[in-house]
Amino acid sequence: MALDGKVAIVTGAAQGLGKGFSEILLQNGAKVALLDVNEKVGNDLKAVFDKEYGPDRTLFWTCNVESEEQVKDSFQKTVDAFGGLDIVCNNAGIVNENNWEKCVAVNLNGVVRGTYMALQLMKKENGGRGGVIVNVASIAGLGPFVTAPIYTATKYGVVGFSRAIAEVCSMCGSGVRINMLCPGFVRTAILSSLHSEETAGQFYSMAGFTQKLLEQYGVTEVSEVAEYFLKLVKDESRNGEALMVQKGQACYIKFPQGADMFSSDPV
Ligand SMILES: NC(=O)c1ccc[n+]([C@@H]2O[C@H](COP(=O)([O-])OP(=O)(O)OC[C@H]3O[C@@H](n4cnc5c(N)ncnc54)[C@H](O)[C@@H]3O)[C@@H](O)[C@H]2O)c1
Ligand SMILES: CCCCC/C=C\C=C\[C@H](O)C/C=C\C/C=C\CCCC(=O)O
Repeated sequence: MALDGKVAIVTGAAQGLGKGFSEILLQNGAKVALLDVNEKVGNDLKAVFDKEYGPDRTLFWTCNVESEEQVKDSFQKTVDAFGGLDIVCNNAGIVNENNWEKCVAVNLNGVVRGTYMALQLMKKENGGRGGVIVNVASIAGLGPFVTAPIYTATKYGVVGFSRAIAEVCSMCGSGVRINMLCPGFVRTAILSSLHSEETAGQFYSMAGFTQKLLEQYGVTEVSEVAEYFLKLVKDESRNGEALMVQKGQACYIKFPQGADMFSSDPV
């Protein structure tokens, strides 16, 4: 997929991975609507992007992905302003093992909401022009992150939901591909959740264990993950795939097709 003139939406775009994904889309010629709950940081980023890429290339909408109304409004205003929609990255996410309902509301419900809203506007059956959705999961969506069980559950949810909806979209001829990005630890503000009792909750006392995991896996830079995000957007042969990115390595995950294809012990 060539990106020149394409229209993209990125949630959680104000900083961290969302900022990196937005910037690489801009560098490749797309127009990008930046959606984030943090109005100040989002507006500041738009001002920086305006200087670098021109004032007509980005929009910023204050948008909490927990809110159906705000997501609907931001997506529709983007289509009205830019004349269509081709790429959506559902990236907004948090760690909160304490307020776990909020963690589910943002990480899983927010991704489901963003995916359904995107499909309404992008699928060919509705007069859309097709395109690609990238849902941001984590390696914690592929194997358990034991000191963040709720975070793990939300990311497994993102992977399961995305695989299923990708297949049904292909069956229906929607023209929309849906893929998952599964990074390991990445150098962003979310890593500070490790050192906060407010977000690590009952697992705060195990911060030493989490820190060891982090040292074992290593920490990837946003720019490296963004390069793989771009591959996932551009490669039209990929649908329903999970691209795992860790420090210095990346691969597409081979999932068993169904429950009976996992390796197993007879009972
Ligand atoms: N950094 C990592 O180690 C890592 C690894 C794998 C996956 N991820 C995932 O990448 C995504 C981005 O995380 P990050 O590391 O860039 O974190 P970050 O904290 O740097 O950025 C997250 C952004 O999302 C925004 N946000 C939070 N809640 C929101 C909401 N309800 N609605 C809209 N925006 C909201 C924040 O304001 C912030 O701008 C998350 O889904 C995270 O789970 C991160
Ligand atoms: C409770 C404090 C959490 C602090 C860490 C913050 C954010 C991390 C986000 C990443 O999405 C998680 C990255 C890696 C998860 C580590 C281990 C999962 C093991 C998966 C496997 O089986 O390989």
